[in-house]
Amino acid sequence: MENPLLQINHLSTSFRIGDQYYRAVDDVSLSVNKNEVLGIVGESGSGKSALAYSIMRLHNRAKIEGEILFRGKDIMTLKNSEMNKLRGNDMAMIFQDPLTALNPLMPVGNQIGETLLLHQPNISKHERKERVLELLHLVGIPRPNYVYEQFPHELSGGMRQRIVIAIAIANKPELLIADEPTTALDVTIQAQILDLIRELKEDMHSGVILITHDLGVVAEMADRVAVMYAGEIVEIADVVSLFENPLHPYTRSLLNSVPAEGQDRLHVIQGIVPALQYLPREGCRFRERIPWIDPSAHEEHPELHEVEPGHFVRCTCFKQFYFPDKREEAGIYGNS
Ligand SMILES: Nc1ncnc2c1ncn2[C@@H]1O[C@H](COP(=O)(O)OP(=O)(O)OP(=O)(O)O)[C@@H](O)[C@H]1O
Repeated sequence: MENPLLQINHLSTSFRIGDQYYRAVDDVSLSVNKNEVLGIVGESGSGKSALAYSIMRLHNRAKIEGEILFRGKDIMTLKNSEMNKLRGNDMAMIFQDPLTALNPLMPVGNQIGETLLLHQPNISKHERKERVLELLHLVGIPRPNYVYEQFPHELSGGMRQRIVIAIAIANKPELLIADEPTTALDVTIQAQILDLIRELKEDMHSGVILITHDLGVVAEMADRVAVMYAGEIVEIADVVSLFENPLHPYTRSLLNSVPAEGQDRLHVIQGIVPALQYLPREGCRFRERIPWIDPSAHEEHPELHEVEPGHFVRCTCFKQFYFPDKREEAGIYGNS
């Protein structure tokens, strides 16, 4: 079989808090193929962005361990200058917050032009401007000639996000990482941006990692989905299996948080992902959020188990998991 575009093996990313390092990404392995969208979902604090920044090697002070093979080559061993050549060219990222991703002092047209220049130093000034205008048009910016000269603060949030996307796709990256690309946008613009990402995948056969809170977006866009909790992948499967047969209690709870038509009450597991320094590191990390499940249901060292081809779930607790009924729930959470 052909090598995947991206293969991550046992990746861990640790941040220093006080005098200790804590793993925000803990022994993650996954792959992304060409022409594939891998969705990554999970609550705030589950390690999605830390994973994305690690793949791009954009963490300055974090400790990163493991292998990141891009087209078969371990980019962890590349010099910074080699990594700079890859970034923005073969692999690019759409950041969550367009304001921090853009230079406030430079007209947006020049910022897109700079990305082109960096990786295609031989194109003429005229060609470059033409290509920038084409990109502005492609990301749905009206009056590209006018916007070309504008500064980021003169544009709306949606327009800025489109500029960030134009920069990311300027050099037709083989791997695109989109970290919550549409969270701040209204529904119509969101749909247009997702269409753009889909076109990029279809036209250029790029591999895409799409990080999002929005399960609707995942259902629509992703080919496969990885669910992250407390730095670990707890379930990974193709999108149909994940939505039709979610197994891990966390995945089931996430899916329940999306109201379905005609449903009057949703079972959602309460609580949040604990802060990094308080994450449980032994046994099943989710066990504290499902205290009604017998402790013997959990594995001592939870592994990812392949339950059907390509569908992996961590820990054995999913086998005994159920959502408590109202009476039992009142006993667990109180009558609030
Ligand atoms: N630079 C840092 N220094 C210390 N801790 C960090 C740093 N960056 C992230 N963390 C911590 O690592 C954990 C994972 O954070 P991360 O931003 O990856 O989560 P996330 O799933 O992307 O959340 P969100 O959806 O809110 O972006 C969190 O506990 C976060 O506080």
